[in-house]
Amino acid sequence: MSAIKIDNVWKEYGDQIVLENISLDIEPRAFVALVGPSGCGKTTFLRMLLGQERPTRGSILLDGEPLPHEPGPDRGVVFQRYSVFPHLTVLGNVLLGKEMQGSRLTAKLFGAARRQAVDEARTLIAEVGLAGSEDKYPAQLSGGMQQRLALAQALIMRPKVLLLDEPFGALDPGIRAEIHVLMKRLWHEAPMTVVMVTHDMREAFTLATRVIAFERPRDRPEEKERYGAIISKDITIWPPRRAGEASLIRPDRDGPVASSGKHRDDPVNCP
Ligand SMILES: Nc1ncnc2c1ncn2[C@@H]1O[C@H](COP(=O)(O)OP(=O)(O)OP(=O)(O)O)[C@@H](O)[C@H]1O
Repeated sequence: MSAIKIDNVWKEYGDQIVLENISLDIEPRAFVALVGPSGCGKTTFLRMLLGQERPTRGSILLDGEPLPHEPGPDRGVVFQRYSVFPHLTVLGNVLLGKEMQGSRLTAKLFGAARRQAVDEARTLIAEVGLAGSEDKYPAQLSGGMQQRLALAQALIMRPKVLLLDEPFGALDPGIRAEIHVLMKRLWHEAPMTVVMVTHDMREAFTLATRVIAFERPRDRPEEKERYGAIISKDITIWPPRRAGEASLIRPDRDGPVASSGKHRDDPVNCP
């Protein structure tokens, strides 16, 4: 399960109302894309789901339980940049979550626990198309490879919810199309709900099961601080996409996809 229930949530910073009375039920395994004009509160909303921010009023439930007030392993996150640690190798970055979970003090695993975590990390690294790059540092990877690494780093903790804040926004269109195929595959395979902020409508409609638009209906300068953004559109994609299932109507479009094992941003293509 990974259902999210957002109930009458308001977010204010001082006198500024950012989000106004947002209510939303997100079903388990949904892939929700959040779109809307710059500054309307998309990232703020995502940070509340992550536990980095608390609603001023209202509640957020994950599987019926109040969301913890701090980030936890049940919620993974990938940002547009800086999700991975530059001083750790690819393997080190993917292992980090497990190591922190094993020992918050030393962030180290030993013996069988370490071997198992390394095996799991290597499998995930291969799944995101980075096999062979385990010992490289992020600076030695292309932008697309770094985002693949960020996905692996988030997924090793098997999050119930994966939060994506414009994760592919800085990538070239060709690389972005390839990482979309990967993202779809990961969503089909891992039992998680995805919430993604994007400015790219094509990306929203390519990946999501549901597209939610935030908008501030009253946006005159004198009203700006007194009214927040609301949900102005809530669109379920048709034909429907369901995690783990091929679309009956457009099997070519959706459905679980096998990895080609080869990616445009593989190291061999990097100058
Ligand atoms: N920690 C904070 N303190 C005060 N104001 C904040 C804080 N975080 C966000 N805001 C304000 O909340 C509003 C919404 O910001 P947010 O980053 O959520 O918008 P966004 O829709 O994600 O924008 P963009 O699409 O440009 O990334 C902005 O006016 C911003 O200045």
